[in-house]
Amino acid sequence: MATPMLHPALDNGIAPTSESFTGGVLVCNCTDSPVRVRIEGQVAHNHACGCTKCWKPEGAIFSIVAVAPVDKVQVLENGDKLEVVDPSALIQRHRCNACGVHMHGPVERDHPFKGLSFVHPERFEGQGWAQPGFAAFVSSVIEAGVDPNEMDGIRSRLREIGLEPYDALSPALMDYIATWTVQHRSESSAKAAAETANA
Ligand SMILES: N[C@@H](CCC(=O)N[C@@H](CSCO)C(=O)NCC(=O)O)C(=O)O
Ligand SMILES: [Zn+2]
Ligand SMILES: [Zn+2]
Repeated sequence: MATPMLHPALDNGIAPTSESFTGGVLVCNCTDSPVRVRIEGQVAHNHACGCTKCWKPEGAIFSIVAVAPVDKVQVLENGDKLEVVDPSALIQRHRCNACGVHMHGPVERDHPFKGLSFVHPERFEGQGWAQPGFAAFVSSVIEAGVDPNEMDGIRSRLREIGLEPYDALSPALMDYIATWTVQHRSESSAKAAAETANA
């Protein structure tokens, strides 16, 4: 069976992380007036994502997506071309209205990811960004049209290139979300109890 094509930055060998990477500029696909977004510092939690919402280059079935703190993200040029893909989504993905590339996606809602922005490191002009560490939302590629019969091959290939496949985020991130949820729940109930006592 043919090797499944996942994403050019995965299929052709994953570029190594550089310890000296201090950030860079993300550029969209426009030849005329490209949107340019500065990211200060290295990105975190880089992963391949199979969900239908993350931007992918033409022909790819996975996106490559990471996070940076929102205060380390600065739109440098042609920000007037940015539009929010889905205002009701958790991740406020800002795409270029000319070429469609998603340039940054802040989380503003009360959520464990609040204060982070989702970005696509492959759009960096330079090399050295943190390489992806796992594959998320793998089963979701079916929603984008992949034949379910291809899933064994896709998961095997992901493992072969060192990306453990998960059907949500990684266990570490899922644990982080669940821990935040428990803490948030006890904070909310303590607040409600204090309000009742003071009533
Ligand atoms: N099956 C759905 C899954 C979409 C989804 O939940 N995506 C995740 C991961 S995106 C980056 O890792 C998510 O957190 N989404 C929040 C949002 O999109 O705002 C599908 O494929 O559409
Ligand atoms: Zn563009
Ligand atoms: Zn995604």
